[in-house]
Amino acid sequence: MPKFAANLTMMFADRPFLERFKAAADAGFRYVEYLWPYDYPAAELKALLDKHGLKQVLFNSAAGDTKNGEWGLTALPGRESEARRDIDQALEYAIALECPTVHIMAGVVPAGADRNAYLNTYIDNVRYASERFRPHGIHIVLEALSPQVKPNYLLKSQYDTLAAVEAIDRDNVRIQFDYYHAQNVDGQLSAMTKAMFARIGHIQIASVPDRHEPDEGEVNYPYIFALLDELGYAGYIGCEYNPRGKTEDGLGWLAAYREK
Ligand SMILES: O=C(O)C(=O)[C@@H](O)CO
Ligand SMILES: [Mg+2]
Repeated sequence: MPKFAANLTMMFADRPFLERFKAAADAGFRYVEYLWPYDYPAAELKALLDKHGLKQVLFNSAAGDTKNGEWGLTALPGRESEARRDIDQALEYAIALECPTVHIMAGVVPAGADRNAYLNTYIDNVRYASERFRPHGIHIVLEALSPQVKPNYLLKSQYDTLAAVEAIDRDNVRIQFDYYHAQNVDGQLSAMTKAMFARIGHIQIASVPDRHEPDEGEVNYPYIFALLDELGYAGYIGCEYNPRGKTEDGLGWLAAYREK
């Protein structure tokens, strides 16, 4: 049975961030994820999780100067000390939040820049993260982002992510397989799921093309969920979608999967 996590960056977004924890719990979720925790003290977030009986299952390393187009510093040559500072900060939060997995954001490769230099920087910095996270039993995931969402991101295809995970070659570094991006770029979702399954550490879902509830559009999610069950996926599935309207009104798709 899939373990669905509410993505509190996108879901319940009609209320202030700190109120979304209660909303998720009231809607029946037991797991949550969101992009970044750093605007709040970790202890305040942990208290909210505990109060509402929730487990945090994923968040991201810091993205850098997003207003100026940054989307992660980990792959940026010359920015290694900032990237490692962000990795250390992510680890502190993961320990405090008892979060099992962190997405280490790569970054954007400027037009005309040498992609290999960015990839090599990413590999070195993620290996640093892997060593720092290992004693705490915390996993790292890497995610491909489709060009319609983040043009020129270092990892575009699921095959880019697989190649990076293989090059990094650390047992606590895996793929964050987001079916929305995977369908936008690669297609053949069930074949990729099977081929990459051993390397998948976290999953996210949304409809394609509109990034809404997973009950519309070109991806047959009931089929994907059954396949993941069949393969024995034991991780979490983040509901990283923009609800069509009020989040609660769009949760009909979840009824068949509610944990008893
Ligand atoms: O955009 C996505 O997809 C994500 O999972 C974000 O956390 C990273 O951009
Ligand atoms: Mg995603």
